[in-house]
Amino acid sequence: MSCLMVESLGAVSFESPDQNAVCSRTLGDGGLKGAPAGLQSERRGSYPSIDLRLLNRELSTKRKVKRLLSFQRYLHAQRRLRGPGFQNSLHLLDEDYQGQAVHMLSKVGTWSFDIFLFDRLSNGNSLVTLLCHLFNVYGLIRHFQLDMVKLHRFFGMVQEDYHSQNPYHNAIHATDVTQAMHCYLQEPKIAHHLTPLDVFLALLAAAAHDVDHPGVNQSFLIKTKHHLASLYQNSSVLENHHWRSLVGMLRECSLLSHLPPSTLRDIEQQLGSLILATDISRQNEFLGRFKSHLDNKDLQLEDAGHRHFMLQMALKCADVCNPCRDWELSSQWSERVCEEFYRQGDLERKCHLEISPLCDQQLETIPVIQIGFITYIVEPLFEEWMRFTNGSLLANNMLGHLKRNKALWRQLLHTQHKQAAGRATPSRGGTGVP
Ligand SMILES: Nc1ncnc2c1ncn2[C@@H]1O[C@@H]2COP(=O)(O)O[C@H]2[C@H]1O
Repeated sequence: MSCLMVESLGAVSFESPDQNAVCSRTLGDGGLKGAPAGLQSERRGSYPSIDLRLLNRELSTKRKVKRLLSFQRYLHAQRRLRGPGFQNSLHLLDEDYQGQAVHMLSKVGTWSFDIFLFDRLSNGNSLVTLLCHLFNVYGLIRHFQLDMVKLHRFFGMVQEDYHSQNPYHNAIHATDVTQAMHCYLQEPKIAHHLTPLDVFLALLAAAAHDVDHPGVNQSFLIKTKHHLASLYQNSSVLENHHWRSLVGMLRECSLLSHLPPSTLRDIEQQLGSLILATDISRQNEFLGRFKSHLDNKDLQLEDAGHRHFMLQMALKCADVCNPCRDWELSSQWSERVCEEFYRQGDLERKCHLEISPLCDQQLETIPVIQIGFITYIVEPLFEEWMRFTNGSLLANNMLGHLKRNKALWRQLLHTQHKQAAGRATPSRGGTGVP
């Protein structure tokens, strides 16, 4: 489709100064305003200061960069400047691989969808590929009169602003959460109540809920006095940053600039409320509300407020659903998330900071972390989700995987204990003295 044709699909748009501001993506980063001149280009990246030093050194040699870059986009630019390498050689296979990725999309509503394979087949573009597909399938482009060029640019920005070097909080996680959200939107209990706006918000929030995640948690940002921590007053620091980054990207692309300002404000607020609900420290608050609605049987999905709450719960479930996937997928997520914890722990050790819970590789094993996470976070949430869906097929499937995976982690833990005990016991007859 030519650009002209694509442009003509969009509705007439108007530009207001504040929507149009390129620097709108700095919404979350006012804390750097007073920083010395050489520091200004890092204003979006939330990466810990230890890496920002590297960024500054490199940026001082790239005076021609026109737009302020996030940490992620800067790395991409670097890759392009380095010339063809292994990554680029994969483009030769684009058509073949893309064809298979498109084929996979016919099964995108199934719970066993292999997101890692999909990411490889789409050449690392799984988030953009999935979003384009879902926006089409749900008729959102037509409904909201979206400009395809702006939309594609926006999806690309979201995907690029995930840090590919994070083992867990990267664009594949965002794709995984978006795919899970798509599955939940198909739940019979929910599906026929949803408006196009609900679907639009749910997919966007899922896709961007961890955008520009630095690969360390809030407590790390607080103890290293990161500017984002002071900006958001140590409260839902990362979630606020994900939300404000998303709003910045929406404004920068002027994707929704043709909508009335009040609608736009409402969309931005609802996206915030959805993304902020993923703060895991608010788990009990949300679970308590969910339980009491279910006990009182008072959730009315015709009511917009109730639907919004249900979307918050759906996003929370999607965010932590990895232990509910088939073992082959689930165990990969477990390894990735623990690797990210351990990296933070190593960084803390190196900086002589107190090592955060779960982050000490010498103390915490993957099976122990997984059993704890399943028992205290995932099981209680998905048991309520099961109740909410009236025991749907999908909910049963997810809880089935969850129980099996927990049993497998227990088995692995048991094996590890036996091996450790074997190593600790001196061999019979040996004194251990040479
Ligand atoms: N498999 C897992 N094991 C342990 N923790 C997890 C797992 N999956 C998700 N999490 C945690 O759940 C949190 C959800 O919010 P965050 O994305 O901030 O960070 C996530 C991780 O800390």
